[in-house]
Amino acid sequence: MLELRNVVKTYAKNVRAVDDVSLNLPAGVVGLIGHNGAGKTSLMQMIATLTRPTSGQILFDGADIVKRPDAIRGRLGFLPQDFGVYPNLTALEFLQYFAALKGVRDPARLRLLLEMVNLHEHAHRQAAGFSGGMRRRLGIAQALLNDPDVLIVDEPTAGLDPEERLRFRHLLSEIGFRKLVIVSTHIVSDIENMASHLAIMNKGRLMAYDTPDSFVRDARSKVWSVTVEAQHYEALRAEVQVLQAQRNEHGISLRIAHASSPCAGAVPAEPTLEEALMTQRYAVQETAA
Ligand SMILES: Nc1ncnc2c1ncn2[C@@H]1O[C@H](COP(=O)(O)OP(=O)(O)OP(=O)(O)O)[C@@H](O)[C@H]1O
Repeated sequence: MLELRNVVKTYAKNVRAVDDVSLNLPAGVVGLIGHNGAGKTSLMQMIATLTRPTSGQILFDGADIVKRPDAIRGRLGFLPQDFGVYPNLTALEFLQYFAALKGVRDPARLRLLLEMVNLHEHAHRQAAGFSGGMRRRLGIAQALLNDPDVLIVDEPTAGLDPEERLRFRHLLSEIGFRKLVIVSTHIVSDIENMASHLAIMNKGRLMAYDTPDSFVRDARSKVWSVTVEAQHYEALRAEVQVLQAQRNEHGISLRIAHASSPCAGAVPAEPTLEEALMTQRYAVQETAA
């Protein structure tokens, strides 16, 4: 569906924000994961045809969208990180405004979208009184107006409370049953239960691309659990990558990333996805150093 070939984005002063990224994305939810500054937003903006790659190709259903942005624009929905709603407009007026801009003329579609994002009961309320989650959901409704085949969402849950996060994830997950949804985040739990694939970025480079299950499988036998006495903790921490440390009545309970047993008493543990990615990043940093 969407193919990136050797995509590079260089800004002034030779900042290489995206460095030779090649990816083939089928339908489903793809999590784009990386620290701040990894290049996620730069990559998404190029896919959304808001900026152009310095070099490389981006193909959508075979069409080169760098040369022909219109090949994707009508089939794209984009919710940027800093999307703002107009506070004086009601939810419905807001959608009507964007529908006019996008040439969507079906009033029934607006009602359907408000229902889909669970805002239909607030259709006639001004967005000024909306919570962060409600505004994000209105943003998604806007992005879905043209029934896009590709939905791009940058940092979807920034500023949302836990319940809103859950609801928002569920919504994106459902959309991903039929479409390509690209979600950028540095919070693994945002995409943990919905991503069909994960693309890991670091310093502009694509470090890995695989299914969540594969990441977890690869990390098996690299994550250990052990409880140590408090006085041994500092020395151990200097030698190994501690993923998690929690004091309990027996000492300090640790989860450790290590290629082999890190200390006496350590037993292999089933990695969580977050731990699996931490072991991956750790390995990446080790070889890069
Ligand atoms: N318009 C710009 N001009 C110059 N440098 C930029 C510009 N936009 C981004 N950068 C730089 O490019 C690199 C990648 O930034 P980008 O915003 O794409 O990363 P990100 O992974 O989305 O991070 P964040 O989560 O903080 O938005 C960073 O070093 C950033 O400072």
